[in-house]
Amino acid sequence: MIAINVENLVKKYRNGVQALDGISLTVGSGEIFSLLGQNGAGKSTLINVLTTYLRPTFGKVTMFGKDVYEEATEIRSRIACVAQRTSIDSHLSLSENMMFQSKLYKIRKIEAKQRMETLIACFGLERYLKYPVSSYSGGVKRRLDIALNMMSNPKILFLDEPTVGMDIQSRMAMWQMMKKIRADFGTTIFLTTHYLEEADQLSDTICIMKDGKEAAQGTPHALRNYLRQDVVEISFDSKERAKDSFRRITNTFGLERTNLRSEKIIINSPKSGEDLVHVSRFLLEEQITFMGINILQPSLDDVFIRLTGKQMGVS
Ligand SMILES: Nc1ncnc2c1ncn2[C@@H]1O[C@H](COP(=O)(O)OP(=O)(O)OP(=O)(O)O)[C@@H](O)[C@H]1O
Repeated sequence: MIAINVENLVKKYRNGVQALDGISLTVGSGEIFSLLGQNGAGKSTLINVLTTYLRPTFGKVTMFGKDVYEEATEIRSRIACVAQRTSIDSHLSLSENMMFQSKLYKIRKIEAKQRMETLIACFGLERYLKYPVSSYSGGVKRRLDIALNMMSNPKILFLDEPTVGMDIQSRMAMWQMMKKIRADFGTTIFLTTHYLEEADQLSDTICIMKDGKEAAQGTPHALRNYLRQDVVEISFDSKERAKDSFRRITNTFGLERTNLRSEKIIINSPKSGEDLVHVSRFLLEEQITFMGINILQPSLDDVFIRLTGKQMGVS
């Protein structure tokens, strides 16, 4: 099942900056999805648009099949977002914060207590229960904030750079927590990160974002292979024609290496020269009308190097 579907999303701020430039992506239900990109790639903007804080200039977002902006209230009740600045009240203890949160979500007291106990036990937070949240380190505070946001039992949890600035131990504790959330609650996790290693360790799917759009999306394994491959790109005159041709092309060339992106079909190809000939012949024989066919050499190596380089905040 698809949890989030983003189609051709554009966000232009009033100052003229186009932070999102037609990004499309798909997040499967129950997976950990990492959005990886350097400073200014548009990650926070995308999270703000997905969580309905910002309205897009153009494009469509559905969550569990529902239009996010038409059914914003319903969607808001099914998601939670832990932004870079913690939302937890530092003067209160974790249990006070959790009970307060449950009131906001109108959860009955008895259920709230049960939920709190489950979360505390699941994440091993017993020792952080009593004292004001301000008495703990930044890394612990962030984990408490996530536990707090799990009180409403969200179907999708958005985390904006959950481990930024943390030492390796805190980061590993956070990774552990995210894996537990997925395993024990089946929550879909959508996170943004600067750290390639983090995305690699945690994610079922990674989307590498560059200049407001996706540069590549796939499993960590597929992305590593993708780096060594060319791409055969077939352009069509409409999305509909691309969609129709996609079915016929995947029957012949396999689903694993074929992607549909708007009015284009992308075939990842270890032997792009040969594939170009095969695909062209197939299109002509099947009388499929297309606008053009090219071999592209994606500069993902460059993207990865930049992602792990100094500008990115080295892990
Ligand atoms: N409220 C705003 N008004 C105008 N421009 C903005 C606003 N917020 C972000 N931008 C611009 O949009 C672009 C994308 O910013 P965004 O914060 O989404 O990127 P990011 O990938 O999250 O970066 P970082 O990793 O530094 O947080 C940048 O050029 C930024 O300056």
